[in-house]
Amino acid sequence: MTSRIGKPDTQADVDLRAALDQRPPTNFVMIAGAGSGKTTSLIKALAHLSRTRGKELRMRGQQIACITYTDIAVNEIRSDVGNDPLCHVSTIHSFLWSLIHPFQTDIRDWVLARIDEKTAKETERFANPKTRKTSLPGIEAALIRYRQQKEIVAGLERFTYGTGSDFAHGVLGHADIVKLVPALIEQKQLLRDLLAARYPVLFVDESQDTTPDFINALRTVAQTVGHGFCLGFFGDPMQKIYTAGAGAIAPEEGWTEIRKPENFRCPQRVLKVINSIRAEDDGLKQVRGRTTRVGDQDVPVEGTARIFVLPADEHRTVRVGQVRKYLAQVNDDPLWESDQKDADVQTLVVVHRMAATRLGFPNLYASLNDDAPDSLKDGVVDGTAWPLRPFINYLLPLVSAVRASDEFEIVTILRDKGPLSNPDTHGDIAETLKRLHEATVELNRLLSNPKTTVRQVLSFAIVSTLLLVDERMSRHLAVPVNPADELDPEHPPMTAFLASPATELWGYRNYIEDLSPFATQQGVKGAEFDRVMVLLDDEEGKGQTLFSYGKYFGITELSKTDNENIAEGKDSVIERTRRLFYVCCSRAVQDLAVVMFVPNVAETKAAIVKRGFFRLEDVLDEETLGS
Ligand SMILES: Nc1ncnc2c1ncn2[C@@H]1O[C@H](COP(=O)(O)OP(=O)(O)OP(=O)(O)O)[C@@H](O)[C@H]1O
Repeated sequence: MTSRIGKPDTQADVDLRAALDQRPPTNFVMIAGAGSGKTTSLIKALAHLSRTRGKELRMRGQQIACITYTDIAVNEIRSDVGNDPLCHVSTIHSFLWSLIHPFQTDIRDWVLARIDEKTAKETERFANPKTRKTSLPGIEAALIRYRQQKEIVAGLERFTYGTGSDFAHGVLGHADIVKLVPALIEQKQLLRDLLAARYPVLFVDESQDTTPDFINALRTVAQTVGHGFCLGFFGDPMQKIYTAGAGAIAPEEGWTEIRKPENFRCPQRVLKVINSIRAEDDGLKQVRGRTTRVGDQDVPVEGTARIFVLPADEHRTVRVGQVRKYLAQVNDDPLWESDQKDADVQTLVVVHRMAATRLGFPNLYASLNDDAPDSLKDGVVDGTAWPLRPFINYLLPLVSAVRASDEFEIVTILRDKGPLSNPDTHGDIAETLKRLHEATVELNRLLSNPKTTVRQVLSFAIVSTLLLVDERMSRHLAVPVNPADELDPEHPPMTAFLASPATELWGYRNYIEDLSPFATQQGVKGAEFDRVMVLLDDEEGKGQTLFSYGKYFGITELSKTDNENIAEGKDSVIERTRRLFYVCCSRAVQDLAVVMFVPNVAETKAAIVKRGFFRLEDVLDEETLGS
């Protein structure tokens, strides 16, 4: 991605600077469609503030806060502002945590109250005569766990934050942080004053997906901290992907509303598609499209936008390959067939399972995702789930070093993360090294054999002292399992995880380290790619009910709940899927290829043609691919 900071000014940039130059500065909301340069305007605003107010803010030890959604977006914004230390760019979770972590007693009180809430809920379920008898032992076990958790938590001095919550280990998950901090901001003037004193300017990117609680807490800050605090939201209601998101942010009296009518990212063909998708929602129609300099003129880029309707059978992976081959030929662009990062081909999937199947970690994914509690599920997406951490951070890098015969790296990893980091490792160091070296060779052998299970790898790593087992893991590894642990909701998923083939960990590692050309449709907000392939496959996406392309295109029947939601004017599967589709298609800088796998090709094709998003000649099927 090219740097956004040097882009020419638009009227919106001029208006925004005027709002920021007011004394006190005016709060504002910037609302505009995909690719309109909202993030670009945000970056330019940061640079403007750094130029005009940097000295004063630095002298007072203050920073400009900028909150965005993903780590990728954080890194992009940071690098676009030249890593200016004046700008505190972070995800919402780490921002909220940085604010709250000095208030450890308040955190503990909040956690204890949450455990009480859960206890009350389960006690009520237990007492309810309608509760099934078979559920009672699970409820009893949960009540015992909560009691134990409460005892432990009452004595905890420090809490940290991780992806999934684990109160008994003092870990607050993402979901806890977004509830806890807005609640405390609303309650405590001290916290509001602290926030405004530390960050007199606060920008929220992707504001449509920020929770209403946090938005309201920020409104309260703006109302109660006196003058000087400046709040700015950048968002697009049509790009709201998360059900918990606020959508459109209504400006308050005195706030400035800034709009941007252009789209600078998409070529003409793609622009027509996204304008048609949006015509069925709020009707916002963008103008301009991406241009390229030819001689002394800016010429619109034409680009391509096609949809392939293909049978949902066991040949999906082959067909995706055929689509890429076709695009390489018809667009005269061999990069469509390349998996290299700089070819910039991005495949967008609805659920990670679709990538998991193609990249070879279906069992691992299913074990820690399907029917797993949030403490496991939430961290599967980014590799932070606790059972995966020893592999991602330590064992797999160690084996990679063994495979590369990189002795220096092997010793470095053993020293930083392995047994050599333990100051208690005494004795003959040469002998220890030799023994550990032999163990790493065996570890490599195990992690190369498709018949080895995750359990076997872990057991070997522990026995050979390569890995120090933590108490949480050993409870699940134990044979036989302690009956109390069997009722732990993490136990069934952990049993399935331990039985998964260990070689699947490699495919998984590629996935989370962004070495694969897959991303989820929800995860690409804010990003852009030259070549975008959107995979629509309701069958592979089953297990989630939020999105359905079949329902969106009118080929799958709506459920009773869908019809009720629509009748009540609530956000329904149709609107949610439309917004997701809009986000995906609007990522394309050059070519867009939508690949839809369906049980009934002819019917779907007819429905898509009728919808008119794509030109007739751009609605294709397997005949085009010559299969
Ligand atoms: N004023 C401009 N002139 C030319 N190109 C621009 C301008 N503003 C932005 N762009 C380019 O348009 C593309 C989209 O910009 P940006 O990512 O800031 O948009 P956005 O509104 O945040 O997008 P989205 O909401 O879809 O994530 C980028 O490639 C950016 O470099």
